[in-house]
Amino acid sequence: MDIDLRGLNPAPVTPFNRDGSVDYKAIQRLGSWLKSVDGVKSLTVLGHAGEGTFLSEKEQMKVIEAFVDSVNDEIPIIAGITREGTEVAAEECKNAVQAGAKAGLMYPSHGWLRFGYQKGAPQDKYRVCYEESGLPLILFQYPDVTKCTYDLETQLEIADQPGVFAMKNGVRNMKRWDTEIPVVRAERPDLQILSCHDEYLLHTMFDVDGLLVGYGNVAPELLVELIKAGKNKDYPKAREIHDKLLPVTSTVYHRGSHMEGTVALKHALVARGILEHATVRSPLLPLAEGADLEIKQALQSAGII
Ligand SMILES: N[C@@H](CC=O)C(=O)O
Repeated sequence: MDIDLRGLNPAPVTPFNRDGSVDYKAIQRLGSWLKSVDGVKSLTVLGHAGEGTFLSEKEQMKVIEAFVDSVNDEIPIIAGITREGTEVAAEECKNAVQAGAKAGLMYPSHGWLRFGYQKGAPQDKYRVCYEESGLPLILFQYPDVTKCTYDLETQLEIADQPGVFAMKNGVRNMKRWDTEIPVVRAERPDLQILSCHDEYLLHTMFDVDGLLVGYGNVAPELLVELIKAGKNKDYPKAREIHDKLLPVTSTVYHRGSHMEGTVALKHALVARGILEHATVRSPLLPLAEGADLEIKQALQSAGII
């Protein structure tokens, strides 16, 4: 498997027209701009930032196709795979392949968030989806506070399966991060490890191959620098970039809920001149009045615009 995600992997938003339909022209602008940033290795569409579960199946496929076109199929488009049941998720993987995706980011089944999972069930879901579709898959590690976070044994077993080549880790428990990442590295040396701790990336930057983040929509240039600093084990440089980005991180990700981050990303893309407006789909709601200005000022203070 030769998909190289060792760098920045933004998870683009899905732009909408004011009437709520998908804005394919804006996808072209967003995808081609992100691809033009040196260090961007792939785009993960239909994730949380991409409001993927708010789209119909037909729209999901068209969005994948549109992002593939936007990058001239020159970097991989990765599709969020969010369906709950294994067979329907395998169908979703096949759709993604048909639409041109080169890999899938497989979400845990929604019910596991509340009830947990039976031992072996995540492994089975990854196995069947890959066997039936041939779509290479990324292990998605959810936060420790959820019941669908994967224990170390489950991570290692999923990572050992054919087709699984990378992990997007958002465990948000630094004790687990510091103790589990070295074991995963040692036991699965080929697995590409990506952080997605958008709201406090700094701690994780010295252990990863790259980032798979919604944040990549709005500050790709500085995040590429942050990845480089982390790989060089250059803490002062990484800290400097972190501090520069902090106003942006705060106005986008230190909000009442991580979901609001998606709306904030769209405002930031308006401020960067990529989107014309920040229309989202329900159940996302507009941010409070003035948020757009705060986000614009944060981007200015970071020297991004
Ligand atoms: N960065 C978030 C949202 C992305 O999917 C995460 O940690 O999962």
